Order: sequence, then C-alpha cells, then structure tokens
Amino acid sequence: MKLEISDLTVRFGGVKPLDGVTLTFESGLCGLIGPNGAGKTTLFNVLSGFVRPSSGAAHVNGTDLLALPAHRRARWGLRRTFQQEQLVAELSVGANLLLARDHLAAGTAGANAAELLEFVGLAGPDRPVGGLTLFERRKLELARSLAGTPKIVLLDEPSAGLSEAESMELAGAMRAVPERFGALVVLIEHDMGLVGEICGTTAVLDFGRLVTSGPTAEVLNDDRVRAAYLGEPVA
Ligand SMILES: Nc1ncnc2c1ncn2[C@@H]1O[C@H](COP(=O)(O)OP(=O)(O)OP(=O)(O)O)[C@@H](O)[C@H]1O
Repeated sequence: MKLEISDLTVRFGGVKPLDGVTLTFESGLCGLIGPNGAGKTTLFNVLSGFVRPSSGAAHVNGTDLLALPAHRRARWGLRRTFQQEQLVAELSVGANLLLARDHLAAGTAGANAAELLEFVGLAGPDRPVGGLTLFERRKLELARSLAGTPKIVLLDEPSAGLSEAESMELAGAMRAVPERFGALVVLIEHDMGLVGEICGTTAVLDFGRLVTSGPTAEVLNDDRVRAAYLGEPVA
C-alpha cells in the first residue's frame, strides 16, 4: 500500500495550514511529526474528507482518494482516529465495535470483534465504555480503526496522556497492524522516542511545509528537524 500526496495546499482565509506538500508514505508504520500547528491533523482531515484542499492530490496504489466522497473513503478502507474520543460511553465495548462495522456498511469482511479485541489486548466485550480507563479506551479506538478491511489507518496521537509502559504496549499493537491487516499506518506522535522505536519511515511538517522525510533514524538526526522543534528558523 503506497500513499502518494502531491502538491497539497489548504487555505483557511489567509492561513495555509498545508502549503504545497508532496510526500509518499511507502508501507508499514510511518511517523508524521512536527511542532504544534504544523499541519499534521489538517493532512489527516484532507485525507479523510473533512477538509477540502484548494489544490493537490492523494493517490493510493493508483486510486484517486480525494475524488471519493468521504463516506466512500471509509468503505474503501480509509480509517482514522481523532484527538478527541469518538466512543459512545453508554454502550459496551462490543457495541462500540459493531457501530464501527455498521458505518462501513459493505458487509462484514475482516476480523470479527473478538479477534480485534484480542489484537489490541482488551478483555470484556460486555463492559460499558464509561467504566474503561484511558488506556483501555485508546485500545478500543485502535480496534475500531481496524474494523472491516482497512487499507490506510491514520492515528492521531493515540498515546497522548498514557504512561510510558502503556504507550509501549499500544505501540506493540500499532507496529503489528501492517503485517496482520495489510494496511499502511500513519501515526502522528509527539514522543520522538516512540517514533524512533516503531516507525520505519517518518515525515516532518513545519508551518504547513514538508521539512524532510525518510528512514526514521536519519530524519530524527536531521539538523532541520531539530531546528523545527527548537523553534529556530529552518535553513
Ligand atoms: N478550521 C480552521 N480554520 C482556521 N485555521 C485552522 C483550522 N484548522 C486548523 N487551522 C490552523 O492550521 C494550522 C495547522 O493546524 P493542525 O491542527 O493541522 O496542526 P497540527 O500539526 O495537527 O498541530 P497539533 O500537534 O497541535 O495537533 C494551525 O495554525 C491551526 O490554527
């Protein structure tokens, strides 16, 4: 699975949260990093259909993603999580998973609920979501994003607020997604240690522009990336 983004620009009035971004996510688990306001979530919003770009394109293995209406993108295999939780607290773990599958509406191919919960390491499908810990809810959100037949999975800071041990456990599941589900995963993550640990390649945005992308170890050592995080001008 290869996601090719070309010359993507988003304008909100005079602001350009994305400014001519050209970038390829090749396969596996890819990091997407950058300081606050860099345009990371905006890129997810464009890919998932919440924001219409003023120009540019995104193709997955030749499919023109932006030409599909947002609801068709989900059915096609585009998945995402949000910084704000999308779970229904009054419903059980299992019912929340079923809701995700119902939204897809294209049959029930893919892993069943028990398999998804086992994959993320979450027990008790009958428990109400309102009683889960933050860590358990994050696992459930990851499971939801894998319902049906995911092709591209966009994860927006799934580890925010978790302890280091919890983040590492969730990371173990995230890094197993490409092989288990055949999907490409793009992960927005602020913890550089975690990115270095689990992302094969990483792309860096700053002020809506691509700073660099490539093998994660090289990217994290790049002076331009350090400068972006320290708030210094990029040479
Ligand atoms: N609907 C909107 N209207 C106007 N400006 C917006 C809108 N959405 C985002 N922006 C601006 O676009 C820029 C990029 O925001 P975005 O949320 O994509 O950044 P981010 O890299 O995801 O940041 P963070 O790490 O803080 O989540 C910011 O300057 C933000 O204020």
